Amino acid sequence: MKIYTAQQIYDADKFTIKKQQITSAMLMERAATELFNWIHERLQGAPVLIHIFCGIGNNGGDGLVLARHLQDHGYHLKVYIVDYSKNRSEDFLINLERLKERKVWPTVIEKGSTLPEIGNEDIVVEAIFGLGLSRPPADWVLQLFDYLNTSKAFKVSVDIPSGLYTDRVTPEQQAVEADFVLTFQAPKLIFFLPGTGKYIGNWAALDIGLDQEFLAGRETTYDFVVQSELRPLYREREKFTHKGTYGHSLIIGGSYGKIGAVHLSARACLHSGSGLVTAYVPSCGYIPLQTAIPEIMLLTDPAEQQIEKLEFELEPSVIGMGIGMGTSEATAEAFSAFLKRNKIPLVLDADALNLLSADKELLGDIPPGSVLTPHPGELKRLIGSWEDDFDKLEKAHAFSKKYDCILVIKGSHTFTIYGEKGYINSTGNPGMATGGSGDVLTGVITALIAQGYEPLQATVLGVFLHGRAGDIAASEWGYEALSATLIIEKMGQAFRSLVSEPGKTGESKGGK
Ligand SMILES: NC(=O)C1=CN([C@@H]2O[C@H](COP(=O)(O)OP(=O)(O)OC[C@H]3O[C@@H](n4cnc5c(N)ncnc54)[C@H](O)[C@@H]3O)[C@@H](O)[C@H]2O)[C@@H](O)CC1
Ligand SMILES: [K+]
Repeated sequence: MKIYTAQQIYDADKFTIKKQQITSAMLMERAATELFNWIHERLQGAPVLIHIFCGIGNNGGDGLVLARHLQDHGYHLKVYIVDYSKNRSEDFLINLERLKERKVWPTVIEKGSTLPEIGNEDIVVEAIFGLGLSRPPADWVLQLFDYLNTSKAFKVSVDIPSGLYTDRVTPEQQAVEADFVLTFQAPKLIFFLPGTGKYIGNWAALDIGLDQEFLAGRETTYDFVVQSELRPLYREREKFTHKGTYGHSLIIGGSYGKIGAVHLSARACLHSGSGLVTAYVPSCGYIPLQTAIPEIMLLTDPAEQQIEKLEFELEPSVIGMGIGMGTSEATAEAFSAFLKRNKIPLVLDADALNLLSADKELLGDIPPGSVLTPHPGELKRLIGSWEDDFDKLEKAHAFSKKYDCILVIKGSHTFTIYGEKGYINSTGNPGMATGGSGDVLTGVITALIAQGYEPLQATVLGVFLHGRAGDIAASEWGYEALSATLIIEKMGQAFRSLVSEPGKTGESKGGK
């Protein structure tokens, strides 16, 4: 699902209006009717009081159309015009007249107005600013946002939470905190960034019939990856194959007290389809790993407690490394010598990333197309600190280009960055914020590369499946009890769900 900029959406509006020979008021009618249908389907005529706050542009126009439909269906509503500018849009004015024809007279809210009482059980729909916000709202408008934010009523935002810029940074506390956002056509980038995602409890994208061909022809930086896009990537197993067909993964890591990390990674690799899995660990890992996972093979470093040599004859298809490895001087030396020799594709996590951050020259030795999977702390050490989410993305793209690597920015919505492009994950839940969850991801991505998926495909698919497995596990165990082992146990179901479940496309968890 492509993520469009505000300008691309405006262009699509214009193109659609021309091609379908409709007026912009008709497009607004269509968009707001979708809003109405969504709300009506859920409320089913419930006698709840709905407060509709409208701006004076087209976002406000949407609010007015919605108000008219709600009125026609007998809902109990109060409509307000937030009068922040005298430049009313044409379609706003058309729809204000249509509402007045129904004898609905909106209350005007301006600077100094007493704000309406909102009950805890009421519903607020706010259509104050949409994609058109271009400068900070006036103080009295910000106070209105604050007022709405302190209310316990359920808040629905039309298109985007008012006060948020669509394609750039929004200062703190400048926007409405929406429980639900009904957005037009496609989600917006800001829904998925930590700084602004917190304003969006949940969202749904409403298809307003913008020209599909036009939309498909737009180049976008980001894609919100949904199941229907991944299904064609998935390679089903063929009958006349053997374990050699599915690659040999080598998982390198572990140190005294952190052999469990390798266990998780290797097991996840095994359960994600790698034909063979070998682990390379310090000698202290031999007995526990052989005992815990009989399916994997082991290579051991001559050193007992940490990796100090990192030499082996094996020629695996791919190497996942860094988990639980430690960053001691001896390990760092072995790692750096290994990078100089190695030509095999790498998936680098945890201490491998920390060692790269400590000696950035080593980044020049990683094979092109390697995958790096940092959590926020590791990312900061790798790319330097950032001022805001947009700055972070810019730095991440630059880093990926400079070192020709795939960068996985782990988080509530994991971003996979490769060169100019970014892929936003749609699965996963807060229960997965638990020790070992990242080790599992390393194993999953490694396994997919071993099976012949291109590293970028393997990463995007791996991140999705890892999140899906976490979602399946959470539905059984809840967030608190979720553990890395439970995620691994659901990998099989996650793979199966790719082909057996229709998959949601237009709705997602939000940032709260
Ligand atoms: N044909 C279309 O373009 C469609 C637009 N739709 C709606 O239209 C919205 C965009 O509408 P608009 O472009 O009219 O913009 P908005 O309704 O978001 O904002 C209204 C106007 O306020 C002005 N403004 C910006 N920042 C301000 C500030 N801080 N203080 C005072 N005034 C400020 C701008 O001139 C802007 O045009 C979308 O978000 C969507 O809700 C939908 O009706 C679908 C069709
Ligand atoms: K809005």
